[in-house]
Amino acid sequence: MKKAMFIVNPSSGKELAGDFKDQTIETLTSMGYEVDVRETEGQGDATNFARQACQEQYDLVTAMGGDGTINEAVNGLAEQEHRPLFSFIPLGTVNDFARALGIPLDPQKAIEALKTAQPRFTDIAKAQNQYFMNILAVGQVAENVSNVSVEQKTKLGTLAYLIEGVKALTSEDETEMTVEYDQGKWSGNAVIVLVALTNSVGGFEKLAPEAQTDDGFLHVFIVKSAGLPAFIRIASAILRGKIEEDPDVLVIKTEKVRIETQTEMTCNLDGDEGCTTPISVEILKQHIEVLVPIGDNN
Ligand SMILES: Nc1ncnc2c1ncn2[C@@H]1O[C@H](COP(=O)(O)OP(=O)(O)OP(=O)(O)O)[C@@H](O)[C@H]1O
Repeated sequence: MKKAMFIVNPSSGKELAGDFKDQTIETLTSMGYEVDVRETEGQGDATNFARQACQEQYDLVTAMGGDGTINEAVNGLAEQEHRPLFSFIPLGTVNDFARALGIPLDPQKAIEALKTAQPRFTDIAKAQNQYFMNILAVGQVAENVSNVSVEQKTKLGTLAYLIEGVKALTSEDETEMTVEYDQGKWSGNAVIVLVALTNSVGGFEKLAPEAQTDDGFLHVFIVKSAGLPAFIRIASAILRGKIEEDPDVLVIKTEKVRIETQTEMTCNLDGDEGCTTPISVEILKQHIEVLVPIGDNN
């Protein structure tokens, strides 16, 4: 019988995990898996469970939680030789990875969709010794977003990130940075540098419309200017899916990137606090095989 490890974060997404646990177990069982349930108790548990599933030759790892839990599980899979098929039920505030892969944001529908889902290889990226699937951000905005409290996130959802983002982008808080990529090097003052793998960043699906989860590239955005007028213009370009047309935004497609800042900064990695600068990032092409609903063309 095929073996599935089902990793659940009981605290994710307004503590909804309990409601969907049994439904997921039933679904995985109906798909022919013997299901082993692991509940996380704190940071690092999802990584350890996923790593154990690789070492014990499981066939599938299913994670249920927010982007933080999904990221932790992927970190457990990333370095192992045997990487089981991966699937997840999004229960977070933002759920960027689910948006990018066309996985329903409604947990019940996401569980239902598992029955007919198909495996698809997707890229992940490595920054220092941490892995991510979605976004790495460096700059004052990124540090502020890392500091959004759990209460704010639960109460305001995506809006909490947006408020912090707007506050930082309009504060004219620039950082002196150097960004080295495959074809060149950029130095100057930037508000934020984003390294995206998917088209969905912070819940906005139009930031990197071109990015595909399996295209083998990092999509780097250097936002050079700050202040309210620039912010309004850039925000409107993002909403039109045309950020690359803004004169203050540099868009780069690369397989590797190195970001240095004049003073040490902590990056934001898939929504949570990550490593500190200088940071080297590389793409790992089609590294994880994820179950995604059929009919999705991302
Ligand atoms: N049993 C638990 N109780 C409290 N916190 C937990 C538990 N298990 C894991 N965690 C913590 O939950 C964090 C991950 O939460 P996650 O991001 O998945 O949910 P979320 O915050 O609701 O979603 P989002 O990041 O999309 O807002 C991890 O940092 C981990 O330390």
